[in-house]
Amino acid sequence: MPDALDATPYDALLLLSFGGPEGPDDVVPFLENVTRGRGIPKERLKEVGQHYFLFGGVSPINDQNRALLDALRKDFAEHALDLPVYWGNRNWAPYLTDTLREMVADGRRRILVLATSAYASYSGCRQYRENLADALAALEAEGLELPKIDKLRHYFNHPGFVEPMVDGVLRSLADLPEDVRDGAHIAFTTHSIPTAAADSSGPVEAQGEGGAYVEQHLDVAQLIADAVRERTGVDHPWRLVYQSRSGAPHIPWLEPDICDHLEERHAAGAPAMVMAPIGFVSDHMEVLYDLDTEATAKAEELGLPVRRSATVGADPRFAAAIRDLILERSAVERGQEVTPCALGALGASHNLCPVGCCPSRAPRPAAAGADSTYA
Ligand SMILES: CC1=C(CCC(=O)O)c2cc3nc(cc4[nH]c(cc5[nH]c(cc1n2)c(C)c5CCC(=O)O)c(CCC(=O)O)c4C)C(CCC(=O)O)=C3C
Ligand SMILES: [Fe+2]
Repeated sequence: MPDALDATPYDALLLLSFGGPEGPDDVVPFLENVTRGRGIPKERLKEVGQHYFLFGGVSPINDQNRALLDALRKDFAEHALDLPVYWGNRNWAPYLTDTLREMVADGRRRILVLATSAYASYSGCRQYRENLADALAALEAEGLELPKIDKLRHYFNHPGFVEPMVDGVLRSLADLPEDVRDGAHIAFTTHSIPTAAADSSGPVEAQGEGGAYVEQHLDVAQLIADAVRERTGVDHPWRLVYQSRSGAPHIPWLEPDICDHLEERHAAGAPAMVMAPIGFVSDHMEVLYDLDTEATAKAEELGLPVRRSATVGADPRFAAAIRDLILERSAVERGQEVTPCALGALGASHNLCPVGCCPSRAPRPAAAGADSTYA
């Protein structure tokens, strides 16, 4: 057995995710949870409901999180890291508040959170911190003693997140017909967000045109494109594009959309495309519908060969990266010097979201940051 690893002062890891429906009856209540107070047009909701019904009302995201939990527990056991792992969601069972209540009942006092979003943005970071504050408020109202909660830093540029995606792009290229393979263009995709949310993403000093959200995605795209060139000897043209736009049409969101981009690249003479969904941690509904169904149909209509590359999912390298991030953060909390592991031009992200990081339109309490209303 290896020497036991030390995650002191932490006594538990909490996987915090989006949640998704697990059957047709769940779809409407799930969408109501997601969109409560978020001003999404009714038409868009009907349409998104159809995406879920097309797959029997089941989002793959929950099973993917179960697989990630298994991978984390296996990795921790193999490396003698004695840290229990829990799971709670923003929008579907197991709900965050219920999980946190269970953790308190189990005596957990110092909780480290792993959110299934690798980048800075309101939706991917602060909104989860608001969910944590809401859950703490609920437990406080029940008279429970509150645990202290910290959130792991953004892992977009950790090698355990980037390398599985490099392999995915290489596999997609290899899967294209040989005569179009070397000429293929790569479309790195992520969730579109309102441009105002992008511009204010990340710490104050990163805010401005596109903010940390766009900057971080461009860093990852460049890393993958460089690694692919090193491994294949071919320089594939690439661009960061967007998918899954919602919201009212008059509000500007990040563009171009993947479908428009496929059309534009086809017209410009690209012989094939690889779509690499670097914005997502698993092949959930945004990937299955927006890329594998909608964008793939668009490419077929154009006669453009296209492949969609894999997200990290439960890749053992990703589980190992999370272990590495836990050990790094625990050491920091114990006052030790650490060299954080990160690829790319931006360096390791902050451990504690500073005041003003990814602000929300209507300020609300948030936990696990410098402006946390909780200890
Ligand atoms: C940045 C980002 C991520 C990536 C980071 C992260 O992973 O957190 C993400 C992930 C996800 N988004 C998901 C689903 C949905 N997102 C919606 C709506 C929205 N997403 C937004 C942003 C993001 N979303 C935004 C700005 C909105 C507009 C409304 C609002 O400001 O809140 C809606 C409402 C209908 C619609 O309009 O599409 C749904 C159903 C699922 C689950 C998929 C499954 O079930 O497998 C996942 C993983
Ligand atoms: Fe979303």
